[in-house]
Amino acid sequence: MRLTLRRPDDWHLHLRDGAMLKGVLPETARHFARAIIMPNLVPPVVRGADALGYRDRILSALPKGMAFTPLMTLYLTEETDPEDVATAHADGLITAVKLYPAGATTNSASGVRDFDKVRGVLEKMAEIGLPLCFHGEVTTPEVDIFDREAVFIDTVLDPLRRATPGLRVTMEHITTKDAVDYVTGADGHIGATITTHHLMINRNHMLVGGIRPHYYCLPVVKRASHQAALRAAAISGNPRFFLGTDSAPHTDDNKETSCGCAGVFSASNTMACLAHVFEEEGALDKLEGFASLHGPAHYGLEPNEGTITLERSDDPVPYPAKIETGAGPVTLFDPGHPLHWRVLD
Ligand SMILES: NC(=O)N[C@@H](CC(=O)O)C(=O)O
Repeated sequence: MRLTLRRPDDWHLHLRDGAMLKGVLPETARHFARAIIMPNLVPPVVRGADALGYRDRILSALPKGMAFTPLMTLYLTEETDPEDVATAHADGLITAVKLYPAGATTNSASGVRDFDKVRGVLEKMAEIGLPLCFHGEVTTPEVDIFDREAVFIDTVLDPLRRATPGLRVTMEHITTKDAVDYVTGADGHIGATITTHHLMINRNHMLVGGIRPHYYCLPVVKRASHQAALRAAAISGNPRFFLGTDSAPHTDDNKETSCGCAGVFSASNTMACLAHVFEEEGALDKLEGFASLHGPAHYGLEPNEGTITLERSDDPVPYPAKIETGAGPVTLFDPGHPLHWRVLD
């Protein structure tokens, strides 16, 4: 069986920098035409000039003969200058601004603590139509890690959207039924990305029979009923839901340790995994919307002209357990069962 789709995009991607960037970029560029590039480097991509430099480094790391467009973002801090953001947007340099609550995830120490301090930037973004992407978890120590997304929606997201009418928002890597319900029912311009791994695993996969560090990511995978809600949203055809892999490479020594990093690397086999999920759900006809059409519509861009073709074989398709990068080996997301799909070259 073969399935041809418009070439997909990845609306949430971590490429890192240096040797890691060189190692992981081809894995994404092989299948995806564009990706929203997360700015959580050390130091973060804060100003327009930083985004320009990072974009150049990404384009120089791209192997000859591969086409790929990085869609850059700025990392919102309490010191971000609304005019710098507006200029970067007017120059066509950035596609969105990313909000990390301080301390929420990998390299988020420079994120936002006091949301009043970023009010000016958010108002400017609403005025110029520049979308805000955000990591939707509170960092309050008293709030259980499994509840942090739902609490964020009630205590931060909803008030923030009411205070800034017209702000276009993308709730990144949603993990709960609460988020699915909020995004489905909200007024105004709102979208949500869903990762490949959150469609395929729940917290039992991570914790039963031993702890699997390569399934640890943030927001952390939740119980099976939330996974089911994410699957239902992904196959619903609702254009507010689209693919953001949140492929987030860390070297194995940083994952397999007593305090391992959060992040799942899934760039290489994401399309095969998604075909598996959508086939399992009897919804292969909805895959193109999720992976290739809804994202561009949300960001006001045209879908890609090109296509990719996925092929299903009776025999399992082998995928490598890890990829080697100049920074060290990076384990590839293991869905826990054979995959029968491959992307044809
Ligand atoms: N998803 C993750 O678990 N990690 C991401 C950061 C993020 O998107 O939260 C990373 O940069 O490693």
